[in-house]
Amino acid sequence: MTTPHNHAKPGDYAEAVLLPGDPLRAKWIAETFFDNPRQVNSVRNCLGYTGTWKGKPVSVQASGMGQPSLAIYVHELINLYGVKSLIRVGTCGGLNASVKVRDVILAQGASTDSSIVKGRFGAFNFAPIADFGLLRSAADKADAKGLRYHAGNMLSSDIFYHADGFAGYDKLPEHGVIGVEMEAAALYALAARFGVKALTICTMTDCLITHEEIDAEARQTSLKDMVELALDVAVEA
Ligand SMILES: O=P(O)(O)O[C@H]1O[C@H](CO)[C@@H](O)[C@H]1O
Ligand SMILES: O=c1cc[nH]c(=O)[nH]1
Repeated sequence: MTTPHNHAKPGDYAEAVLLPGDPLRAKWIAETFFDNPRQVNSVRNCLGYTGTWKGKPVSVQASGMGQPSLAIYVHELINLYGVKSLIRVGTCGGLNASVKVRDVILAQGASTDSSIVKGRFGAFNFAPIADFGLLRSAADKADAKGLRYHAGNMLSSDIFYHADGFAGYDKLPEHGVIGVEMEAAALYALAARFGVKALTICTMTDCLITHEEIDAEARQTSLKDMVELALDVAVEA
């Protein structure tokens, strides 16, 4: 069994999978954190690996950027590879000045402008939400590690470059939406449809209000904290 996007064999993925957008982040996670990592997918260079963390099996698969791309990988991971828990480990922009660069956002919910979610529910606005168990576990572990984090509403936008800049986010920041990325809502909607668990954890790398950005060195350190948190949650899921 292979697909146009994945040549892994049945059983190649662990039941818990981390999902970074960036394929090189997937490689870095496998090589830095996994014991005995082995590559299970390289189609389109959208890299996937399986190994162990603290003695327990875990995988990482790049999702690519945006909801259409993530939806392909997640659909196949769930329906063809039997994955049960999916934790996105991403970067995001900040939409609230109290969220500082390097802070972690746990996406409790994900608002979206994407037709990928909207298109399925007719007159209804479906609310894509994180699995409560994964969210609670991540918050408890973030507390224990002393990480600066915020749990709240994320925006998963199909648009990275809004023509109107910050104004393009309209009323969302004043309704408590704290960060913007491009995948969480589709992840949550697919997890709900197929009865599996999902969570999105992001590190805020650029504040759209203050224009503060993370530098390269701080990015590495901060992503390390996020990845270790996500791995600890994944192996207990
Ligand atoms: O860093 P990743 O996980 O790719 O996430 C964010 O970065 C990309 C945009 O630069 C989008 O995929 C967005 O969601
Ligand atoms: O989607 C994203 C990711 C990082 N920063 C942004 O502004 N948007």
